[in-house]
Amino acid sequence: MSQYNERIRFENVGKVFDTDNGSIQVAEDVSFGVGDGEFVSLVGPSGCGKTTMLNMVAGFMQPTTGSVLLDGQPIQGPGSERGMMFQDYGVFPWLSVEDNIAFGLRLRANRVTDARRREIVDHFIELMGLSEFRRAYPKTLSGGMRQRLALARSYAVNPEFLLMDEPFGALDAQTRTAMQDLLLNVMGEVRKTVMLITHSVEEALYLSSRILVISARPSRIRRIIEVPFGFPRTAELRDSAAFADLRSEVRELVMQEYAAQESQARQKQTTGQA
Ligand SMILES: Nc1ncnc2c1ncn2[C@@H]1O[C@H](COP(=O)(O)OP(=O)(O)OP(=O)(O)O)[C@@H](O)[C@H]1O
Repeated sequence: MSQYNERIRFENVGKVFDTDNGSIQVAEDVSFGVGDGEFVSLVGPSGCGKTTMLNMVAGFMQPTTGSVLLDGQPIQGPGSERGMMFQDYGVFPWLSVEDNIAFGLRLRANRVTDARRREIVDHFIELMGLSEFRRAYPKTLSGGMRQRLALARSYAVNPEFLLMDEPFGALDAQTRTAMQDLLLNVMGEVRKTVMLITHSVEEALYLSSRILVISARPSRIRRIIEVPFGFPRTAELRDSAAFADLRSEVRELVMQEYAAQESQARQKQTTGQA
C-alpha cells in the first residue's frame, strides 16, 4: 500500500438536508479514500445518498459535518479537473451533437486549437456511433443516443476525475456493454480516477477496482469490496465462476440494505414519523 496516492478523501462526513417535513440525515460518519487511478463504484439502495456523495466531490454541495478533501484540501466548489456526468444526460438542448461535444473544449479551462477541437469532436462522434447525427439536436435523439452524447462530452474534455451518476442507465444491454468497454479503454489510454454510481452490481464488478456498498439511510459504508480481477477486463471475465460468485455475494449485501430500508419505512409508518 506504500504507493497508494490518495486523491479524494471522505473524512467522517455527515450530510443533513432540512426540508419542509423536517431534516433528513443522508450520510453519517462516512470515511473512505480514493487512490490515484482507482475506479470506485458506489452501490446501495435507491435514495441512500450516493448522488449526494458525488455532488460533494463535484463541489456542488458541502458536507454538514466532516470534510471531503481533494489532494488533502477541502473541496470548495467545482473544478475543471473533475468532470461530472449526471443521470439526466447533461446535454444542452440548444446545441447540435457536435457543438455539445465541442462545448467544454471552448471553455477557457480546457481550450484547445480549432484543429485539435475538430479532431477530438470527430473522434468521439465516431466512437459513440453518432456520425449520422452530428448536426442533429438532442430532442431528436433517442434516450440512449443522448446518453452516448453526454459520455462524449465528458470524455472530450479529458478530466482527471470522472464522477459518473448512472451513466449507462438508459442504454440497451448491448450498448451498455460496449460503453463499459469503451470507458475502460478511455481509462487505459489516459490515467483517470473514477467514481461511479450504479444500480448494476455486474457493472460495478466489471469496471471497478473497489466497490463501496452503501447502507440504507443514513448512509454509511456497509462494506468495501476489493475487486480481485486485474485490468484489462474482458468478456470472458463476466462468464467466469469467480465473477459469478462475487456477483452473488455483492448482490446479497445490496439486497440486505434494500430490505433494511423497507423495514425502516414500515417502522416510520407505524410510528407516524416523517
Ligand atoms: N437538495 C436536497 N434537499 C433535500 N433533500 C435532498 C436533497 N438532495 C437529496 N435529498 C434527499 O436525500 C436522499 C438521498 O438522495 P440521493 O439522490 O443522494 O440518493 P441516491 O442514493 O443517489 O438515490 P438514487 O439511487 O435513487 O439516485 C433522498 O431522500 C433525497 O430525497
